Amino acid sequence: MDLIEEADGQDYVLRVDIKVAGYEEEKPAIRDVSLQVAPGQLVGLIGPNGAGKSTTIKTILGLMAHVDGNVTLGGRHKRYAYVPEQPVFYEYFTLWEHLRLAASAFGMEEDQFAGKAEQLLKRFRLTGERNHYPAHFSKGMQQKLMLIIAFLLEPDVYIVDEPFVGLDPRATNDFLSLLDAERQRGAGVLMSTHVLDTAERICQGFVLINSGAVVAKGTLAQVRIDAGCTEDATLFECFHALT
Ligand SMILES: Nc1ncnc2c1ncn2[C@@H]1O[C@H](COP(=O)(O)OP(=O)(O)OP(=O)(O)O)[C@@H](O)[C@H]1O
Repeated sequence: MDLIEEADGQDYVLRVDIKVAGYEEEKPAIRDVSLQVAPGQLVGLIGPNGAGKSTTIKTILGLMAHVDGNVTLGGRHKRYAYVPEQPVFYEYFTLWEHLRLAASAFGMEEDQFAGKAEQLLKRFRLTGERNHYPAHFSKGMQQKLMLIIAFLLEPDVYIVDEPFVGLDPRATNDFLSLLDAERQRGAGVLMSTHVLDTAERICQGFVLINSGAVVAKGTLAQVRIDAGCTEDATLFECFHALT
């Protein structure tokens, strides 16, 4: 079932309304997960191991077999980019060939593609690797390739699964500042992460999941109320209270 539909004239780039989704019929892994990402907004998808974050992302991507619900893309082009936690690549393609393949899949013109791709390679300090094979890269370098492909496409919404594990501090900074620029362009971001202090600093909205259901949602102030925490509680303290 392809859940991704298109919407007209809207104030969101992603709207998710999942009643149930599971790996086996009659056995939901997540229930009643609804969320919305506005243009320019970064929403953190937070929860302990096994809570249902990856399942939520897989459902959004249309990869779950047993689903009841809707996922609606908004924005100008209704285009999304997914950045997986585990990098995926072709063994016999060079770095540059990966970028060219992604660009052609999205119908980018060659002149538009090459300049942007060079810029991103430089930004992530991979220019010297352009003719090398990602199969021989480190995990962090492979992750950078996933990020470069996503940024190359300039989607309306980024769906990012745990980006911080594996990236060095400089790459993390580069990633976050590019993401900021993309948000200013109007792109939205849904990002799952366990790195709560970073999430607290960079996200404008949160969706906290536990045991397959949403337990708190909204700004940090709203999450504090849902968690029964004080006004100065950290995201970690709310997480601890809720899970
Ligand atoms: N391929 C699968 N087949 C069957 N059940 C699965 C599968 N993947 C995940 N699950 C189950 O679905 C539930 C939610 O798992 P999910 O992977 O979405 O958690 P998560 O929040 O992403 O956890 P983590 O932080 O560990 O990555 C868990 O109970 C898990 O056992």
